[in-house]
Amino acid sequence: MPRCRDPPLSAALGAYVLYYWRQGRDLPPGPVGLPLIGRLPWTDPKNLHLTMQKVAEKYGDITSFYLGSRLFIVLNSYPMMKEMLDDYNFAGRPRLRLFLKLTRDCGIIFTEGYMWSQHRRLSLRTLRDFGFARAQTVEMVDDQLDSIFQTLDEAATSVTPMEVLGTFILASNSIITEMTLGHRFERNDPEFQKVNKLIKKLLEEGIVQTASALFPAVERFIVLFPLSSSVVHDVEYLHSFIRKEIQQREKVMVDESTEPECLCDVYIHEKRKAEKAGDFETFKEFQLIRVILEFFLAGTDTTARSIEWLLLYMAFYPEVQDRVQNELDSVIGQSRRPRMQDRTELHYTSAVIDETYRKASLAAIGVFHRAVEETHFHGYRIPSDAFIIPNVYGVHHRVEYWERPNEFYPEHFLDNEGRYRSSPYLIPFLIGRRSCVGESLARMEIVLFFTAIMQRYRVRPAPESAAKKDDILSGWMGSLRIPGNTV
Ligand code: HEM
Repeated sequence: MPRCRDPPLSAALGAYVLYYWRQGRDLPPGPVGLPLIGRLPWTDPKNLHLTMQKVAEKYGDITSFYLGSRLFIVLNSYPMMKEMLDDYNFAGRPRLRLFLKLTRDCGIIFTEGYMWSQHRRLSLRTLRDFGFARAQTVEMVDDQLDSIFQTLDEAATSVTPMEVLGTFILASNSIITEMTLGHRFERNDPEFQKVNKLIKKLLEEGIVQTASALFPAVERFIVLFPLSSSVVHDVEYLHSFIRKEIQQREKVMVDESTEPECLCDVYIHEKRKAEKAGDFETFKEFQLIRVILEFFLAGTDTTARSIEWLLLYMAFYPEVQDRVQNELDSVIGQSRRPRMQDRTELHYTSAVIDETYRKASLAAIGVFHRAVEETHFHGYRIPSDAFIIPNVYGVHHRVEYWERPNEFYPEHFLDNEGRYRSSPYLIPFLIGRRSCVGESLARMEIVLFFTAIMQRYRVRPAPESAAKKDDILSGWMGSLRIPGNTV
């Protein structure tokens, strides 16, 4: 019998195989990784959604693998996703130290249980009450369109191509500010600009968050890094900005007979009612600070990037843009701006918007969930500390659900008579217990901004971008899936 020449190495290898065999027992199928770093060497960090798609193609509707030393369970089919995300046991969020330090377990996005459900319900109700049903909202959108048009008019006459994403970010941010804090800031207000800059920075610089997510064993040290303290510092600045605003609203809300004008006012009412009943926790000030900040974080870049994707697809598919503009001309004309009610007649335009949600798949791998308790699902073990990932991009590109998954094909959303038809497999805002709170608001902004822009402008790629169509539309993944370059 041949003798092993390197006993310590083979012992380590044996221990590793045994460890992974024990860890991996009963888990959903998936590829094996290396100790400590898992599948990292086989993962493209800028295209995590593509890595997940490849794994799905090989291993099926529910898969699992390690990234870093964190176990990921990935849901790749619509029925699996629907079943799991409708279940409260899978409506948890990863309990990361850094997030707990920043959020103090308040707000909506990173919380669980009673506090989460209370604040989710109240903010859904408030967004509905202050949402698209009100005349003030139409006015708000119109004002932002005036500012957008000003920037686009400049871009149209400029000899050099201009970056216009910033104007959509400012527009969606202004709408969130008014809905949450009850007033507008001038676009050039230095404090408002600083807030916007910090929000952008927090969304773009995810390195600390990624490190905490992938390496639980070193999480406690990561919070001590200087980069972590800069994240903490920025977030604290945003908290204190919002705190000052809340204090102003406290003065406006004299007593319970004062009519609320924004989310902040509704919370002040609820807080006073709860305190009268002896509850000083549920609606405490920091809860409101976090809910407002999360609306800024979740509701600004997402909406602006969606409009950016729409304009990019129009620039690269001029024949689709023609059809959208012809439809807008015949249904609305040029005498007034589009309204939400027009949508029932804008069949082709609605199909283009949905096809762009699908192809762009902005939240390509959703927002991570966790199982609150270890459980079994379709015969597989789902440990409570695993990250659960709804593979939105995967569902949006499955051959079983779409006639031409890899093409930009608005006909996916049209019936034989050319009338708009929705698809259950389109899930940009996700589904289930934690689906997006701002979905109605975002949909409204996107329809109104996009149609008003199409009614007035022709969009073309800058000459140097025209040849890079594939690279630009392939995009890459940060916290959102964004275009590879700009037009
Ligand atoms: C195109 C725009 C948007 C997209 C694509 C989008 C997408 C998403 C997705 C995929 C989730 C995760 C759902 C899950 O974990 O299962 C989410 C959650 C969330 N979104 Fe949005 N979103 C958008 C706009 C907005 C806006 C405008 C707001 C606020 C006004 C908002 C507030 C939130 C909040 C608070 C959550 C957390 C819900 C929870 O944890 O219960 N989003 N969004």
